[in-house]
Amino acid sequence: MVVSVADRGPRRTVSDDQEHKDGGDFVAGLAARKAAARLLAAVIDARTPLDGLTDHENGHPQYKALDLRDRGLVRAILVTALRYRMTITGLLARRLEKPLPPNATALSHILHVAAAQILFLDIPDSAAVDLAVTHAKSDPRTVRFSGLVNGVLRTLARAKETELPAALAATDEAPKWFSDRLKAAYGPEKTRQILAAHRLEAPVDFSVKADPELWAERLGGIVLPTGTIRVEKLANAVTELPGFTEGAWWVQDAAASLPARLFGDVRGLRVADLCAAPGGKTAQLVLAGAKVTAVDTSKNRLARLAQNLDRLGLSADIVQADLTKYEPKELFDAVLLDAPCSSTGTVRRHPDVPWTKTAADVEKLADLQRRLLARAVTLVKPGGRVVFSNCSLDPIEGEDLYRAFLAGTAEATNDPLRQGEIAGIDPFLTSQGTLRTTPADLDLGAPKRSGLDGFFAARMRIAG
Ligand SMILES: C[S@@+](CC[C@H](N)C(=O)[O-])C[C@H]1O[C@@H](n2cnc3c(N)ncnc32)[C@H](O)[C@@H]1O
Repeated sequence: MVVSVADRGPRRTVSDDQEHKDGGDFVAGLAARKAAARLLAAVIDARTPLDGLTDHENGHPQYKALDLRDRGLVRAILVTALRYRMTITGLLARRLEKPLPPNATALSHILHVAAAQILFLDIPDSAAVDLAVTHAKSDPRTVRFSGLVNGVLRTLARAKETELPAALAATDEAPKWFSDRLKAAYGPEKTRQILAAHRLEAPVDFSVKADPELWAERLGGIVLPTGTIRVEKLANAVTELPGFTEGAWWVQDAAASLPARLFGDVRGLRVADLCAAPGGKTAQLVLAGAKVTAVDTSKNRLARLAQNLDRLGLSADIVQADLTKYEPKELFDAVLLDAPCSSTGTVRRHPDVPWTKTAADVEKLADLQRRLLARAVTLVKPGGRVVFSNCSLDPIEGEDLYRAFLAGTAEATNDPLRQGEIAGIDPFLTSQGTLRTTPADLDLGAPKRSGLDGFFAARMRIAG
């Protein structure tokens, strides 16, 4: 199984990389590997989300110092190293006489960065090994292990054809806390399917302003029963695709497009999109004819929301506020709360999530969501509707939270979603009348084309 890194631009050669200066010597590709190991340390040791580290404006300085092709390479290495972390750990462990001491993290990250390239990326083994050895020699924490790095990685490269299939089969790649939570919620078989889906890169979904059939053809995709366009693998960067500049569509997982549709007809209604940034659901609500107030606490994320709406030629009132303190002048006809959550439904796109979050984080985020939901229901007129959603797979943040919330409030009642009410969502409706999707859902015949982000959504009616 080899993952192409060709989308980062033309394959570079050693001479291409002469611009990188490290420790006084020019070493091709070393800066990218050092950045990859540094960022892997931030993810694994400091539990920092990968998206923030690799943000082109606010990311890690070592990442931002790289050119665009090297940034693409670093992301490819990291996504792969995290997606297959357990397989890589197992194969490295076989080659070590004894486990690395817990404080040998720098060495461990160098080995993982190189192993991801050797096992899964189309990078010559010799380049991956040599760069790892040079890297180890350049760091006082690892210099004395450079021989070990060389030996371990060379034998790994030689044995990969024979050992990799069994090593992949021996693990589900999930840290124990995560597979335990999934098994408790979904049972062993569905958990197996979800974790198998997490090993694959997600297809790319687009919400379109109009004419899905036309845009499916132009983008080389298919139209899903929900109206979203799905492209299995992009040939170009999103910004280079037809329709980007004129704002004909935006990237949004098919499951993420469902919550905003649960209101039905919103034409002329005043709708608050609480926790709105970067604005995928705001765009849907505006397009559907609502007068939208987009609220979010994050200035940076609201700037992205404004940029996104601008490109799409859509407008909304944008308010930077902490929802717990937000006091609108007037109550809204409807409110969408797409709450901050553990994001365990997005592991296909964000394989760092199981490594940066813990079971305790899930509980904490559920608590925050409970408070935000309690606030959200107070912002709606009597008889109005609230949709609560998040991209977690965990019932603690979804089904359980919602059931307990309804039991503890007289202000809102469940407004169950009905079969046949909204195009394409019937397979995902629960007996409670809520919506649940997982990466194991939406089988389109080929695993790489199938799946949805994990989402929970529910609709409430405010007492009249
Ligand atoms: C899941 S994301 C929202 C995604 C967005 N609805 C979309 O579809 O593009 C959650 C958002 O909640 C925001 N947030 C977190 N805590 C908040 C709070 N107390 N008040 C308002 N927004 C908050 C975060 O900044 C983040 O943008």
